[in-house]
Amino acid sequence: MSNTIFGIDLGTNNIKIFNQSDKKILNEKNVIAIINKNQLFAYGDAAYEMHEKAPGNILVTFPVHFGVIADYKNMQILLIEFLKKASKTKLKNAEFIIAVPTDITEVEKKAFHDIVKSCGIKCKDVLIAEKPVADAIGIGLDIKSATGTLVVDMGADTTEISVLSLGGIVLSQLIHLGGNKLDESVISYIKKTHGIDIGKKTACALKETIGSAIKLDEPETMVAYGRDIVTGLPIEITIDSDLVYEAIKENLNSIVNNIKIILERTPPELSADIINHGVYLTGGGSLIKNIDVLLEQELKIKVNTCETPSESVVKGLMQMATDSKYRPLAYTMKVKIYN
Ligand SMILES: Nc1ncnc2c1ncn2[C@@H]1O[C@H](COP(=O)(O)OP(=O)(O)OP(=O)(O)O)[C@@H](O)[C@H]1O
Repeated sequence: MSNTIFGIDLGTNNIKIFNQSDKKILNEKNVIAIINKNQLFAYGDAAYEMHEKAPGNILVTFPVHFGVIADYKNMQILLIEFLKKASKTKLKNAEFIIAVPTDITEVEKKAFHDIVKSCGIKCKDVLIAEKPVADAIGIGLDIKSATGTLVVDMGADTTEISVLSLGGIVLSQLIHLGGNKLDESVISYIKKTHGIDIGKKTACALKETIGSAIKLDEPETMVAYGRDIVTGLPIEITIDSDLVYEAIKENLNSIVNNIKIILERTPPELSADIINHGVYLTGGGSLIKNIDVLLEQELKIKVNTCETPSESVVKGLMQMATDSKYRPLAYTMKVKIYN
């Protein structure tokens, strides 16, 4: 038995690490700030604070793009720092289980495995788990039963739509549309309708605070700050939830249409289960208000949401690592590639 087990979910916006020994989840922005081209200046939430505010000699960057590792070197530096932060005990001999999106290449999956292996820790083992499987287990579903389950994980850069049965993935599609795209749409819409440039963090705050997937009967408002693109001067503006809704509705419709496509491709017996049990919605992006209402209207199927959707994958990883029922669902990269 190894000393410690870590579950790792390297998200585009957020990294989540579960340390089994103290049962705590570290959940921070997956961001690094590099000063003078090669020195670590800040990481995680502290680096995110500097995003869009840093001077020219500080580069603030997100090493995961669209769910895959795009900047290996900086991701490695980040992972080492986060692991040290997540663990008060020694990392030597620890066991790791890391989540990978299903609908990516084997080379991209291997990068997740290799990044842990090359962190300079003498680890006992590095196991891979398919993200939709971990997601479903983290939500509390018994995915080993012969029941079809539809899980939709709305993340920052991606939305992963998967049908599972008997512990395996029947269908899975990773679409390049998540919370970040919604933020970009809010920026473009405010520029187009008001001639005001706002930052990404402001757009994200608008989405998270007053954004809604359906039009609200009583619109909410929020004060935001930006730059008038005609005068170039800073400006205060009151934005209402109708505007945010108009900005993001096309993106949400696109997610709905992709779920419909997966449902059309789902074998009929599994469709029957999905109709009976509903769709399971997870990922931080699913916290947008009334997304369940929109999906129920459009899909005519019950929608189940969960309490801490951003952490369902990492909770599922930990259960996979420690529960003999689910442990065989994780695999080593070598077995996956050569067998
Ligand atoms: N209350 C909220 N309303 C709307 N969106 C939210 C809310 N809270 C968080 N989000 C969004 O959730 C997203 C982050 O979710 P999550 O942590 O699951 O993504 P990730 O794992 O980093 O990304 P990916 O799965 O694409 O790799 C961000 O876009 C964030 O703005």
